[in-house]
Amino acid sequence: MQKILIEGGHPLNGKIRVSGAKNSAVALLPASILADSEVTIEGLPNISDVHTLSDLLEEIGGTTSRNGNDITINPENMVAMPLPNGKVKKLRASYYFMGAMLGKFKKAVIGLPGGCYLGPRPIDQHIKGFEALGATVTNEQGAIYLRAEELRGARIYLDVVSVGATINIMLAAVRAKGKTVIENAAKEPEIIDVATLLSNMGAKIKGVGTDVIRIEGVPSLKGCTHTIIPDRIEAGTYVIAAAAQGEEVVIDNVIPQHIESLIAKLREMGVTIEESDEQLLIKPGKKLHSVDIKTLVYPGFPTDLQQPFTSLLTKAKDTGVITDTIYSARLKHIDELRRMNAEIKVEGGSVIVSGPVKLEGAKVKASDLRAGASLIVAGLMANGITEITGIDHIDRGYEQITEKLSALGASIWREEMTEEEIIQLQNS
Ligand SMILES: CC(=O)N[C@H]1[C@@H](OP(=O)(O)OP(=O)(O)OC[C@H]2O[C@@H](n3ccc(=O)[nH]c3=O)[C@H](O)[C@@H]2O)O[C@H](CO)[C@@H](O)[C@@H]1O
Ligand SMILES: C=C(OP(=O)(O)O)C(=O)O
Repeated sequence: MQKILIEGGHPLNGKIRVSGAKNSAVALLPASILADSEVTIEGLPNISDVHTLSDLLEEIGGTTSRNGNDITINPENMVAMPLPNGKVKKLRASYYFMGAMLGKFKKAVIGLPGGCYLGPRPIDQHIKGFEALGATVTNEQGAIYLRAEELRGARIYLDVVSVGATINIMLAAVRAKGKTVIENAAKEPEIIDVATLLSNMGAKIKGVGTDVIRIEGVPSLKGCTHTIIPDRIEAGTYVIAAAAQGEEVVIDNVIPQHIESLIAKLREMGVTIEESDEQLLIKPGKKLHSVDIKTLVYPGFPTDLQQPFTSLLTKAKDTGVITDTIYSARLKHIDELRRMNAEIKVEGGSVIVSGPVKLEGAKVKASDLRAGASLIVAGLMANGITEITGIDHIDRGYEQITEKLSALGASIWREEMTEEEIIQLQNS
């Protein structure tokens, strides 16, 4: 088991390339189950969530072959193998095996998903959608059992705007008989990416990117080749790191429109950002002013950038208030940032950050993926050495984060943990 160490204070300069989107990748891989022949996905991020899902595709009889960041999946021998335990518990997106296997085999048994604990993360809207399509869904000893004689198109109104439910219902509905309409659908770029793959496979989907998605079911889907979109959350994390500790940083392979809410907030803070088609140039001003943030569904400010943004606010003058309307309990980074000298109060549903303060390096723990990203941003700014444990969370979502930041001039590296440190981490 490893930890990440950062000697803070080194300026960041140069170019950093963003990888393929984790939250697309984790849906595109299960979507391949629906095809009758080989699917190639180009530009996948080399992260542990992708490895776990590839292993799960093999567990159900698929074959996968990798060529750098591209993967080809042959679904021809896949079967409706129950996956009640094991690797499905390691990540959130294993829930996409429900929609994809239900669509293909009309049955599935999938353990309740793991992933980051951000407070309660129910999947009632996924289940509501599957039931509307004609499936019987039961929860037995921590696994969801789904079965349908046939899937029939339906009109489904989502009570909450959910990325996962929108994609999961799409995965099942593309193979249902007749027309499905998903109302109050989520509009995140990853949903468009998944719909693009499904359309290339032969699915008939209209309206993605709006809140009403219309799907006409088809009897079969074929293989195809698809190139994934860049990761807007990884890009946003590096934009924040550049605003925190950069001189001149170019973020390459980014769709600026995907992070407009972040760019707007950083400009309000005094950061200069130049946009071109696939790049952003970040030049932070000498002094940053605080801003308030409220996370919202896309195209609002993403909850996944709330935690790294909190670290940046410690450097800004005055008080910034962060309200996460998607996951109000996404706060596990706060105590760790306080250990590093941050002045942060939690009042009601809001996080109040006062600054500027000079952060001090400390031993801290990443308890979820973006908490880890926030500690890395903090470590880059801090005096002295920051030691981050719990980095398996970070490796779920960031490809080669230490290498990428080192190339910008950060002093960041990995070390093996001692046995004593591992025991301490497990007991904490
Ligand atoms: C793998 C993946 O893509 N993960 C992302 C996805 O998670 P995920 O798809 O799990 O998040 P959702 O969009 O579904 O969740 C949004 C809100 O709806 C609630 N909800 C969701 C489903 C449901 O059936 N019932 C319900 O009440 C959730 O508790 C949450 O408050 O979107 C989140 C919100 O942008 C991101 O933080 C995650 O990074
Ligand atoms: C919460 C996240 O991931 P997951 O939904 O996979 O836990 C995230 O990407 O920030």
